[in-house]
Amino acid sequence: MATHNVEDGTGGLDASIRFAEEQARAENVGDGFANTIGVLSGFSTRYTSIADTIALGLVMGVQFCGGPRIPFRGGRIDATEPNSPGVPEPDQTLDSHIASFARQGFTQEEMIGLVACGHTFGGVQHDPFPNIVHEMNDTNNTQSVAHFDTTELHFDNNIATEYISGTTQNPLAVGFNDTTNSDKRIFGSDGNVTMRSFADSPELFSSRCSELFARMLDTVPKGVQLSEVITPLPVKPGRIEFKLDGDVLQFTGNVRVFLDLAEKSNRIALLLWSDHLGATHNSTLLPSLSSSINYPQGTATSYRFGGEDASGLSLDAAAGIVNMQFMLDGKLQTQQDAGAGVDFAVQDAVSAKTAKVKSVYIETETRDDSSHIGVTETDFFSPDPNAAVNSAYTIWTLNIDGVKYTMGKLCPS
Ligand code: HEM
Repeated sequence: MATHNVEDGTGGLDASIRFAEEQARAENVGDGFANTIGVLSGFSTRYTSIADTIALGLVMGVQFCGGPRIPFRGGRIDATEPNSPGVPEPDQTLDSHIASFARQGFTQEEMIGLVACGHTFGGVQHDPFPNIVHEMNDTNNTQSVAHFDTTELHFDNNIATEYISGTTQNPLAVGFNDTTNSDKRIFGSDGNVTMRSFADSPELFSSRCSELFARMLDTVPKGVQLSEVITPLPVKPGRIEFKLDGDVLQFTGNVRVFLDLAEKSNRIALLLWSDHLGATHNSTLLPSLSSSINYPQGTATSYRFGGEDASGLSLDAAAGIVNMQFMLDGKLQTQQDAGAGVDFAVQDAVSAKTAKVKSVYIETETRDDSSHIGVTETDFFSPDPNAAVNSAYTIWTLNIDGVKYTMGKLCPS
């Protein structure tokens, strides 16, 4: 956000910080950005930008640390080159900080809020800021980090209560070097009105931070169209795979159920599916093949399809599968509102329409030096005419760089 200019619409949250040239600037000193990009960029895909991943990282991080829900929109586009400099530094004057936030589209009161919300976490490290934090020689704090408040891993209004009560140890408020006490200058710039309101009300602090964080994440370059607010699907299938074993189609995958319900150990989960011949089937999803993760919003339980022996569900290969739905404790769970009856389409063929497969292609994702994803396609024509023919599937095998890939296409009945 710090690189944004409301006048000309340049800069903003576009992952330009991933470029070494930007990280090398004095305003971005330290290893924090490289560490963050290193962790988050791996979650980006060809469909989701690194910038969206950074935004989602903040949304998840704040919530996991006990903070508020932050509305998330998608659609950020990764910059192809570094942005203009503009990250505020602690030795700058109050006037230059006010001007910097105004350039990014934020008022003075919003600046106070943003700095307080950000500095409820973490602190200042000695290595990049030796003129702010002394070496601590503490085996419990090997990086010599002076924290902004006493609960540096937790989202709470202690950044404000400790500042107002005069007990704060914030290195940017009561640091030994007054030139770099930027939090002191910023927090006090409205006579402490904003900070006092935060200290008086954890609820106000939380709701204000949610709004300000959302605006920070949505500060994007001109022309980028963000989506409506995105919320997690309550039910989401994944890792769907088919393997042909003689006349049997092994169907593996899982479904992640994310509900604001208290976890029930004896929940009955059912997978329902329809085949190409119009018949419907069901199979109980075994509790022994499920695992749960607790999120701030509730529990996400993932069920794997198939048997205890890691095999998949055995389907009749000639009938295949067209779509599936899931039922929990007798209630249909679908893509949108529970019970709305929208099922999940399943493609069980390499090529759905033509009887003869002329070519297949394999897509490979590659990342460039700045972690950006590109996609290359390799075409494979004319399947081997001597390949074994199954009654339900046409099968052929490819060898690419020594790795064997087996392809299959459902024959029309
Ligand atoms: C005038 C504005 C600001 C100044 C001068 C400033 C300065 C700093 C400095 C010097 C550090 C220490 C970095 C390090 O040791 O590597 C820091 C850390 C941090 N800042 Fe700010 N900051 C400002 C605004 C913000 C804003 C708006 C946010 C977010 C909304 C934010 C979030 C953070 C966080 C989370 C850390 C902790 C990083 C960690 O512990 O790894 N800051 N800030």
